[in-house]
Amino acid sequence: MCDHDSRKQRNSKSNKKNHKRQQQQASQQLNNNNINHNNNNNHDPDDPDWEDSPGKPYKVKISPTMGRYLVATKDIAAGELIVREEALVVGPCQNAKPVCLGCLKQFDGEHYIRSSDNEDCDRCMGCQWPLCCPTCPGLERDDKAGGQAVRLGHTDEECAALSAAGPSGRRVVDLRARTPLYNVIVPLRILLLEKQDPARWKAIHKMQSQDDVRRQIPGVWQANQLGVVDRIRNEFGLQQYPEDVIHTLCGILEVNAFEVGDGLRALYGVAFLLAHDCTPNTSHSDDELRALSLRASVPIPKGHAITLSYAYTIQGTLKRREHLKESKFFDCCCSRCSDPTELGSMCSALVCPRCGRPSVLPTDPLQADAPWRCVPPRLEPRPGAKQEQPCPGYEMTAKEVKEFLDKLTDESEALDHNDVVGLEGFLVKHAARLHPNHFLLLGAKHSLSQVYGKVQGYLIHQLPDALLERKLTICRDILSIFDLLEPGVSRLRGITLYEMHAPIMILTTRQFEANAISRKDLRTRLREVASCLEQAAHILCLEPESSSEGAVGRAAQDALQRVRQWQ
Ligand SMILES: C[S@@+](CC[C@H](N)C(=O)[O-])C[C@H]1O[C@@H](n2cnc3c(N)ncnc32)[C@H](O)[C@@H]1O
Repeated sequence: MCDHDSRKQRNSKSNKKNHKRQQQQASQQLNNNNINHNNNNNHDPDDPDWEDSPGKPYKVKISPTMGRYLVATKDIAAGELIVREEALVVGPCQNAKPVCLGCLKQFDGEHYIRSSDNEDCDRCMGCQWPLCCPTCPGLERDDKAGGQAVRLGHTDEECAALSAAGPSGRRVVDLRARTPLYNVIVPLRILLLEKQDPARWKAIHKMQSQDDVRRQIPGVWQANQLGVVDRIRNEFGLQQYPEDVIHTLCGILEVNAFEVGDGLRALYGVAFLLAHDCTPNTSHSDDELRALSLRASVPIPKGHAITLSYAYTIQGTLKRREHLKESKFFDCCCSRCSDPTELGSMCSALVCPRCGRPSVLPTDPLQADAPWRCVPPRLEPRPGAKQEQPCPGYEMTAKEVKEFLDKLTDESEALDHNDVVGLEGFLVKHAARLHPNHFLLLGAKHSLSQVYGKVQGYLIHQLPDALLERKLTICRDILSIFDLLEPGVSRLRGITLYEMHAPIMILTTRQFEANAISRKDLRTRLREVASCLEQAAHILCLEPESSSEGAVGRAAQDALQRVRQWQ
């Protein structure tokens, strides 16, 4: 991470005055330098809400580069729960497919389609926005979750706002197509909170909107003007909400919202403070009511920053940094981004057309326009081995690399990720130009690790030994990279460990039945299966029970019991 404060600062109460002075200085510096932050937001370090969080394993610090962020106030163990909190607001993502405004579920199943009366779905009697059914539980005014009233659904106030200038929901005509009309729902829900629930409204207004930065990006500002501000004020007739207030809410959502559920976004009062790191030390999940649980994925020593990743793990530095700059408005300088080899994973490396080694790397990964060069690793000469020839030298411009990656990314995005032949074909086609760990190949391998054994024609017990071996090799390959880039208690690791157990188990059984392995080998292999399942269950049983990952965790536990009986 760029931030050096996180390593030096201490949290003890005796240091409080000093700490407060540091915070004030840092805050002052922020305002003076105007780095990445706007002045509309509540950054007051004297705000008592930003003091210690008694009894919590974290507290808030301020750094000149990152703004506010959380640090551990004690040693936190891997898997330990750091924060569990309900959402302040939830609703559809930008350009989402239509959802029921009550329960926020998409209209996918037949359950929602009514063909008899030429009507595609039920609609709210007032605003005419689509609903899953007239008795959707999300239409009740309060959703009592954990004893605390949380409004997640469609309230009377929302209905009144959406019908102020006539029933606006009639404009949602196709339930399967993405519609920008839904972009207004979350900003509107926040606007309504000012009267409905001032405490939540206040909590949301502590978040950064980065208006000053976003105003300079015409694509961003103009899209919000047309898609959200003008709609709320002109189409829906809600002129009482000033333009700048709505723009600020758009910014708060862009900078701080978490993607939750299926096509939804939500704001959280503590978790928004987490700084980004491309190799984070936490993982998070959300349950049916969109409550968020944040756990340490690796041990976090007292005083260290608590981080999460705002970007995809299976993505190269060039694209990750571009995404962070365009959507979160900062330049990531974390240890993965600063290292051309991405912590030794080589997941951006290209094959050199001159020497054939997969060693073409950015000369400076923190400068998007720096050239890429072939830098083969130095190998110690081995006695008797043929002398390695040095690369005659190869360089690509950043523009060439970007064009090349864009072309391959389009190709990879067009792949059907359930199509074994297509995915394997993609791996073969690009093996000559990409390192085997390249993120584009890793993405295809990640899909293959799951579809081998699951899709028609490739069901697990139908797979010949060679394809079971293939699934196993792919799982081992990707796991070794996830161990570097997303270590510890991470869903990617948990699912991959679960996927690994089946091919080992079936190959072992087949070989034992054919007398091809000894009892001793059998015991060794069963120990490996048990170890995969134990780790998978340990990771995935922390996921919400209702989630698909939680279900895999339970399946891992059941399978582990069966293996132990065998053992
Ligand atoms: C969700 S907010 C995090 C809380 C924020 N720091 C605050 O004070 O409100 C995301 C913003 O924090 C800053 N940030 C987070 N992680 C960062 C990092 N690793 N390097 C630089 N800035 C970071 C960026 O300004 C980013 O847009």
